[in-house]
Amino acid sequence: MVPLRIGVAGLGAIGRIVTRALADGMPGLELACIAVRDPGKARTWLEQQSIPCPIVKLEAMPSHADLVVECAPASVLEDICRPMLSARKRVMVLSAGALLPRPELLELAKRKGGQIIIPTGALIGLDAVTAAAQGTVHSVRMVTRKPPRGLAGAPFLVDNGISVDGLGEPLRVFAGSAREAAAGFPANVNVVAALALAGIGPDRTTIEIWADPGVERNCHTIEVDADSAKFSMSIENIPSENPRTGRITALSVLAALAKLTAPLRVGT
Ligand SMILES: NC(=O)C1=CN([C@@H]2O[C@H](COP(=O)(O)OP(=O)(O)OC[C@H]3O[C@@H](n4cnc5c(N)ncnc54)[C@H](O)[C@@H]3O)[C@@H](O)[C@H]2O)C=CC1
Ligand SMILES: O=C([O-])CC(=O)C(=O)O
Repeated sequence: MVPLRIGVAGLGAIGRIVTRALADGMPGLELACIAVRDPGKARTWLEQQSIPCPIVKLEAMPSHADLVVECAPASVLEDICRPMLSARKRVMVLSAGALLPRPELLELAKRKGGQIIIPTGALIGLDAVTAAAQGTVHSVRMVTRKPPRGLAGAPFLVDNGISVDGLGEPLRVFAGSAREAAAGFPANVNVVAALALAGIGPDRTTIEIWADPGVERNCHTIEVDADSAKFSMSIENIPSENPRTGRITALSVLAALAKLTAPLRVGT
């Protein structure tokens, strides 16, 4: 079988784990190329890790890879997706929040025959949400609690003069729709964008965001009410080297990649 060629865009907390695992070998998959902001730094890391892999520009990825894992800042999403989708290829998107204001990327995938894949990432239960969405979902509510350092610097906090420094007790910093949350917290709540796209969309999916000095983990609770089932789910994510990103996110990417070529697929 010809291996599926995988490119990695962004060599940060998620990208390095994914690159290491691909280089170690995943059945049916091959590490094909990497695109980064700082090629010198990436080259040093690849040499330290003894990983032979070409570093290419974002726009050159379609000629090297069949699928690119986007694990870069939200601001770069379009530069990664556009060339791949125009070439009828696939992109696994981690910066899911940046997809909400860019429906034209979904349109491009549809028109060209490419595909955008959003892994469950730092979340839980998107299998149940997508299944319920085949019927009627009445409501999807989410509550996120993060250590204040996992929210610091978010545009919504800066724009509204909300400080999360030295908090003595939990502070609800946001309540609103998934669409508003993704715009105000582009690097902090991609999870709610993924949830919205799995279920009832970014305007009907709601979220509260709490800066909580009493938690060490990124905690997400989801409540879904549908005509097929009512369910609630919680996950407590141990932060990675990037305090905004749970460690499980990179593992979710590996699981989603493995599913692409596996002889057995479990879950929706
Ligand atoms: N969907 C989900 O469940 C989750 C999504 N995320 C999102 O995934 C993305 C990656 O997260 P992390 O790895 O933690 O971020 P990170 O900040 O650790 O790494 C991002 C990397 O992208 C690189 N980069 C910047 N500009 C670039 C460019 N033009 N081309 C290629 N690379 C570039 C940066 O230098 C950095 O190394 C972020 O947007 C984050 O918000 C994070 C956690 C969960
Ligand atoms: O959604 C995100 O961007 C990150 C997140 O909440 C987590 O890792 O728990």
